[in-house]
Amino acid sequence: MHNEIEKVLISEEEIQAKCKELGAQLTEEYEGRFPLAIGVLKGATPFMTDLLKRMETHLEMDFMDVSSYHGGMESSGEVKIVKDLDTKVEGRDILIIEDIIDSGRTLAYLVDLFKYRKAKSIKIVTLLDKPTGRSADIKADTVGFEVPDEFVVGYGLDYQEKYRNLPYVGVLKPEVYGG
Ligand SMILES: O=P(O)(O)OC[C@H]1O[C@H](OP(=O)(O)OP(=O)(O)O)[C@H](O)[C@@H]1O
Ligand code: HPA
Ligand SMILES: [Mg+2]
Repeated sequence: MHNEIEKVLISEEEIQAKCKELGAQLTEEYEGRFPLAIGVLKGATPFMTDLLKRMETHLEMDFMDVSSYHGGMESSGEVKIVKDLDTKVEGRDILIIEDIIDSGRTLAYLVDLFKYRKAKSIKIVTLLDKPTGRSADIKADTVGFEVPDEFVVGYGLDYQEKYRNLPYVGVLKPEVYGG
């Protein structure tokens, strides 16, 4: 698996240090509140678990599965709910946790949905931001790292459902795509 990676963009150590830093920041932000932390399946799960362990406030966890990539490298443009929340959003402080913002379509859809469901506040924390990919007008409140205009894998991010379990973020060798 590791021999299919061309280069490591963000190491395991850098990711863990970032989780600690962002966790401390979010601890201050949500002090005395009870936010609803929503992980966007499946990509956000490694980041969500590492980040929330560093948040020293009470919080509730829930998950939503929306998909538009269907395992490939291009967004289909159509966001579909695969699994909805179990929790009511009305009146809650929502913290959306993502692995990456690329086109921004996934988050634009979720922010609209949670506004419609009358959230009290909505914040976005993402491990990665790829500003060059953007087609929807969306910005995260908290970003871990900016990534270049390349398809990245690892630490939740997949190519054809593989590589999510890498502890770092990297770029695949071209031959893996058959290129
Ligand atoms: O900004 P966007 O262009 O919408 O892309 C970002 C989204 O795409 C990926 O999820 P995907 O839909 O592939 O599902 P997955 O998390 O299960 O891989 C990623 O995890 C983000 O949720
Ligand atoms: O660069 C990416 N890698 C993996 N999944 C993604 N979903 C949006 N952008 C990406
Ligand atoms: Mg994906």
